[in-house]
Order: sequence, then structure tokens, then C-alpha cells
Amino acid sequence: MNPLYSSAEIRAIEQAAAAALPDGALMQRAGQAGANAALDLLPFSTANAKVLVLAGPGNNGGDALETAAHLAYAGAQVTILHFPPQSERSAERAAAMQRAQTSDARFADLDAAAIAATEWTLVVDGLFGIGLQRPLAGALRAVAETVNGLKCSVLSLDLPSGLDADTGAIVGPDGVAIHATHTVTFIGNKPGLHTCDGRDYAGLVDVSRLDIDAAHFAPARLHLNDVKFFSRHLRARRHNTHKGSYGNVAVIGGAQGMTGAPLLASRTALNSGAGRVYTLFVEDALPCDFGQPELMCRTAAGFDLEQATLVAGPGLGASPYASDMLASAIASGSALLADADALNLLAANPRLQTALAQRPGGSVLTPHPLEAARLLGCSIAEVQADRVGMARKLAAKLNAHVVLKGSGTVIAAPNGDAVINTTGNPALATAGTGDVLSGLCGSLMAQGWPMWEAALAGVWLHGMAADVLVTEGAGPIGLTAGELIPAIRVALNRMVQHHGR
Ligand SMILES: NC(=O)C1=CN([C@@H]2O[C@H](COP(=O)(O)OP(=O)(O)OC[C@H]3O[C@@H](n4cnc5c(N)ncnc54)[C@H](OP(=O)(O)O)[C@@H]3O)[C@@H](O)[C@H]2O)[C@@H](O)CC1
Ligand SMILES: [K+]
Repeated sequence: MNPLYSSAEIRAIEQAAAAALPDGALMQRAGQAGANAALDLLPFSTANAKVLVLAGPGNNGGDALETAAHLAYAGAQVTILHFPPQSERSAERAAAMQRAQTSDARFADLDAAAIAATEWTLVVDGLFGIGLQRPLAGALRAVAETVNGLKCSVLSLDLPSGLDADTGAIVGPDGVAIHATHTVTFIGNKPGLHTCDGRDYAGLVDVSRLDIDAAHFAPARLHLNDVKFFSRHLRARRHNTHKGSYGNVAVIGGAQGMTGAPLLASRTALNSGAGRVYTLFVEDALPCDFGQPELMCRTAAGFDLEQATLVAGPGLGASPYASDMLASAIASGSALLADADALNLLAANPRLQTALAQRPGGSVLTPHPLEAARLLGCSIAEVQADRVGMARKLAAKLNAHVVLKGSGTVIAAPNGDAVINTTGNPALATAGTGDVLSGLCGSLMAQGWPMWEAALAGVWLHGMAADVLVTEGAGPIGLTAGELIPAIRVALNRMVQHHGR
């Protein structure tokens, strides 16, 4: 189910597979897969297509040379901009070079101005793949920047050159990467195509396994999110049930000036199926949420925390009382999700962290990169430079299921399993969407979902709701968090209709 492999794992699979195949077979297959992907992007009359193939000094360049030869044989007008290695690195690359040289493809030493002056149908990016060691510089950088200014489709082979295959960060400092519209990636899918800068730079991703025997693929610890991971918890509602059948959620937050956050979380919890929802205020409680009068607004003081799944943090503030409430929530036997200010209070208090890590049932944490950085005692840049690694580190440190939000949200379990989400879009980059996510995950937990599946489903539905709204024109610009709530309700009900038991 959508496994993701590190570049070290890809190299191990490649080595094992290559040992059982004729020399150069994998590069030839990669070239064929690259050409097939390119042909899909060209007009039917291939002869009119002007294709620029960028071939770098390594084996990614070898894939590009194979691709160029195939496209030339298919009748396209192919121009190769070749960056030769200091000395030929592999026999298969040398063979690919020979095939390109004996095809009708033209080798040309184009500078940036010459590239920009031609109207290309397609650019094939084979500068670098998983062997990139340092930022693109000099002529390579100029080519990447020029290609990024073109209007045509750009197909990256294996991954957009300049991107780190494992982390999705642009290799820097001050790096650039090719901005692809499509990527055909070889052997296995790669995390860097789906998180951090990956989603912006890779475009549509297609995986070509190069016909490698399944026996060479070890079980992966990292996957793309998939409904199959959580669909068994989607239950059609029985007639003979009542509100007590669907759990209680208590959202703890609502310091002065921050009452909106717990209301958004609470409304989401209610609209995603929790039987009863309490909004607990650490300061003066609102008498009622007049927009959603079904919510029970209370002061946090005196509430029995054992009777609900707890969502602690939205608008909680940083007062000593807020910290005491968080300590009580951690000490309770209830399922717990900590978000927002609860994460900041945790970061500031090692004793709370120890108590959280010792909770017998664990917990769910939903940090954005800054909150994760505070909890890990590092910078946001360090978190973003390795989102999967940092989410796993935090999950292990706090014995929690961690949802590291951002483009390509990472969900990591304490045992090291991790998933990258595939739904969602930049419409979610607005105030309150995190509160909606925490309310949704808490609601699923209250309805009996295990924490891991609740986090996977919550993140998936939250992103899907935003995707649907954007399709309908309600975003990405100007979407508001509150609009997500009815869209989540629809997405959840549809999912239950399709997959529920
Ligand atoms: N092995 C496989 O699994 C299979 C691999 N396949 C393909 O091969 C790709 C991996 O090939 P790879 O290892 O040759 O690495 P690749 O990305 O081409 O670049 C390395 C070269 O670039 C250089 N270099 C690095 N950074 C640089 C920079 N910033 N600026 C300038 N130079 C830089 C570095 O030289 P260096 O100067 O560091 O010694 C080296 O020469 C993989 O992504 C896939 O497409 C497929 O054929 C199927 C099977
Ligand atoms: K590439």
C-alpha cells in the first residue's frame, strides 16, 4: 500500500535486482519508462514536438540519454544538453551515451538565453536523482532557473533535480530545484516527492518499478496515507443507538481573546459525529455558542476529565492555571490529544513531558513545525529539513502519535511507523484549520477509533474537505477554517457509505 523508500533502500533494491539482470537493464528500463511518460505529454504528431533533454553527469543523466534516444526514434525533435562526468562513471551510462549519439537526437551546448529563446514542447530533467550531493551551482543552476521560467511541461526523471529524495527539502544552502509538472520515479516511490518542497516541485508523480521482482522490496516503514489504513473503523450507524454510543469530547482551551479556537474544535467534533461535546474554558466561559447551541460551554474548573476524550490546547493560553489543567488532563485516564498552546506549555515544562510520555495509553500531538521545533529544542529549519525524521524523533521522545502539519503532513507512531498524507492544499494555510483538525481527530477517538487510525483518517478527511472546497471555487484563496466543518461532515459520511461496515 503506497510504500515509500529512502534513497539507501532504493540503492539496496537496485543492487539486488541488478545482480540478477543483464548489465544496464535497469537504466534501459528507466529510459523506456521516461520516454513513455514523455510521450504521454507530447502531441499525437510527435514530429512537431521539440523536446529538450537535460542529462547530468551521473546515472540520472544516463536515464536521460536513454530517454532521449527513445524519443528521437519515436520521431520527436530532441535536443540534448549534456553535462559530462569528469570521467565516465559506469558502463551502462557509456552505453546510454552511445545510443543517444547514434540516434537522431542533437547534442547542443545551449546557454540559458538559448534555452529561453526556443519554444519547447517538453523539457525532460535528467540532471540529478538520488546522487545529488550539493546545491546546483554555476551553469547547472542557470539551466534550472531558466527551465523554471518556461511555460511548457517539465518531466523529471526519478525526482526533480535539486530536491533531496529523502526529505523533500531543496538541497542548499541557497539551493534551487527544477520545478516539474510531472515526475516519473524509478524502482519505488520516495518521501521527498510528497512532503516539504516535494509537493510543489514534483508535480504529478508516477512510479515505475522497472519490473523489479517483488522479492527485492523489503517491507517499508513509511507509506503514503491511504483509506485502506483506516477504513475498517468506518462503521455505518446502527438504528438502535443513542448519543451515549458515540462518545464525549471535551475541548480544553478558551483563554481571554482566544475563544474562537475551542469553538472551532468543538463544532468540528460535533459535526464529525461525537455524541456530546463540552467546550471547557480556562477563564470565563461563554454562556453558549449561539452558532452551535448543541455545544455545552462550561468552565474547566470542576469538570470531570474522566468522562470525555480530551482535546487540550486550542486557545488555551500560557497561564499557570492553563498549565495545571494540562497537567490534570495528562494525569487523567482519558484519551488525550494535545494541540497548539498545550504543545507550547509542554515544550516549556520537562515534567509535563515526562508525565505525557508515561501515559499508559499514549497520546496524540498535532504540532505545526514551530511547535515541533520547540518540543524538540531545535529550529524550524531543522524540522523542515527532515520532516519524517523529526516527527519520528518526537513520537519516540514523548511516546505519542505525532501529526507534524504542513505540506505533506507526516503522521508518526512511537514505534517508528510513519505515513505522509496526500490530501490537502494551500487553502489550509489559514488561522483555525489546526483547531478543526484537533477537533476532528478527537471526535474519531471519542467514537472508539484507535489513536493511529484516528490521526490518519482525521488528516486525510481534513485535507479532502479542503480539496473539495477548492474544486468548488471556495479556495485556495480565502477559505476559512469554519467552512471546512460541513465539508468534513460530507466527506466522512461519503466515506462511511463507500467503505463502512
Ligand atoms: N542505482 C540505481 O538505483 C538506479 C539508478 N538509476 C538512476 O540513477 C540515479 C542515481 O545515479 P547516481 O548515483 O549516479 O546519482 P545522480 O543523481 O545521477 O548524480 C550523481 C552525479 O552527480 C554529481 N553531483 C552530485 N551533486 C552535484 C552537484 N550539485 N553539481 C554537480 N555534480 C553533482 C556526482 O559527482 P561528484 O562530483 O559528487 O563525484 C555524480 O557524478 C537515480 O536517481 C536514477 O535516476 C536508474 O538508472 C535505475 C537504477
Ligand atoms: K532528475
